Amino acid sequence: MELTFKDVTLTSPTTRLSIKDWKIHHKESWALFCTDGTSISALFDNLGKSDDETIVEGEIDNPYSWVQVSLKEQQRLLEDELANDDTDFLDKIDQGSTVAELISIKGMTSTKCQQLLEQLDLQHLANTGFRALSTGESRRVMLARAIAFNPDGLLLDDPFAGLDIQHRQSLQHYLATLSTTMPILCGISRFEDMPAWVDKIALFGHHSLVDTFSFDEWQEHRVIKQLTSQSKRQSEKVQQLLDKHKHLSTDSDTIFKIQQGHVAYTDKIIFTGLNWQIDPLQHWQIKGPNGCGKSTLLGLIFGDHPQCYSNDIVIFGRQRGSGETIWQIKQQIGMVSSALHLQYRAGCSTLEAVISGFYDSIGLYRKPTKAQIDEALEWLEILHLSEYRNTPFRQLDYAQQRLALLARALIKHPRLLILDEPYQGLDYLGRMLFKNTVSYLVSKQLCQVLYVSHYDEDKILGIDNVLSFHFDEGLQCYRAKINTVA
Ligand SMILES: Nc1ncnc2c1ncn2[C@@H]1O[C@H](COP(=O)(O)OP(=O)(O)OP(=O)(O)O)[C@@H](O)[C@H]1O
Repeated sequence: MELTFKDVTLTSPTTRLSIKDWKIHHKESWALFCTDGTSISALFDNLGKSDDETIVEGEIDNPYSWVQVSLKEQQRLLEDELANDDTDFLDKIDQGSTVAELISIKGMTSTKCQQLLEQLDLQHLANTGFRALSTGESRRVMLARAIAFNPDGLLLDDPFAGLDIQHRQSLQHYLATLSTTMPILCGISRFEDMPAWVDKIALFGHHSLVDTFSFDEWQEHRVIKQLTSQSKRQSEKVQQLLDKHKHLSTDSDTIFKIQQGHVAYTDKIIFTGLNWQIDPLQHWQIKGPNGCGKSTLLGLIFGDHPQCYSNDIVIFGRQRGSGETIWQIKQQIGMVSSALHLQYRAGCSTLEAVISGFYDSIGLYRKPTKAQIDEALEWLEILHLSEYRNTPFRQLDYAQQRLALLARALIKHPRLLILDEPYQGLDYLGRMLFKNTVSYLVSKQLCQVLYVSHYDEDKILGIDNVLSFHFDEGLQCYRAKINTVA
């Protein structure tokens, strides 16, 4: 059996991909490396038969039944889960289908279900609702669910994004074994994630398949130089825009302070005894394994976590619960996170989504000023999204949405920029652009940055203060270690 492409062009409302000639031999596994905003989502949607909006020209001979694992599919599942939300009829918040329910596809034996839960380190979450899961936990559930469908082959779009180091390693081992039994096409955006178990590598750029390599040829990294100079040019434009509209904060209040911070749910404590503060001019990185409470802590700062009020918190110099509104807090914060991305389900245009950053709204419900529209248009131009200004935000490719959300976070020149695994779904150039932008904000002190990433290579010069969570066996929950630079 062979998957073949001959003179193929795939066109979706916001992406285009051409493949002149490509053969994937029986049980061969490939890594697909995308560079400059070229998206493989139309390819995966077509192979996985999960989209009818893509127009296909040319010949594709596809003898396999594939299942796709991608952030887009995760978004779709979340939407289905939200459509079935029964919170109004229950006396508690409906957290959605449990992990075990999502994996138990019709006809699956309970032994097979248990085996999958174990293989993907999900046993302890079997009865947790999908909407309560952390980013890394949800990604592992999506993979387990895909395997549960018993497909001929797997389409994985950036499967390592959002996983901590340990889970990335165990997933590499797991996929290495799986690749001996079925073909896997694996979208990769980082050199360090390049799996050693793939047979070949396909390089995509300029909206087409550019070249293919054996694993050894790829090791020479011949594309990296070209990519670096391209990303530098785009980053310089972003820096000019930031300079043009910059506001330097002169506020001397403590940004955030928590004393004896504690977050718990009915069946477990997440973290306890957290004493931490963010002083003016400080930038922080938050580290720790999947599920340790990083996003939860950011939720306490941003003000949308229900346990904000049971904690002793000072935010922007004011005691939480002393009459401030959540909007007063949000006004000073720019946020990019997977949770916000998933929540951004408004039916507005891309331009409106960027402008909504001025109002901290999901969608745009006020008439923007001309200056606001002009600044948003400048952002769209730099991010190569101008042609989609009137396209519904939800129709953009996932990576395009992520870049638009970065512009949304920065457009109001927040005092605090919270980045919770901000690179998820971005390709190499998108990530470099994002990273260079954050480095620039930090070096010029244009705002304070609070940053979560599982990758050492994402480290940004100038973000030297670190809060890291470690599991405390005695207390059976996480505790934080704080390291500040003098
Ligand atoms: N309502 C809830 N009930 C039970 N557990 C919950 C609930 N909401 C969140 N959790 C759990 O809290 C833990 C912390 O979640 P959080 O999203 O903060 O983790 P994280 O450190 O950001 O992880 P990741 O690296 O995967 O993004 C997770 O194990 C999650 O399953």
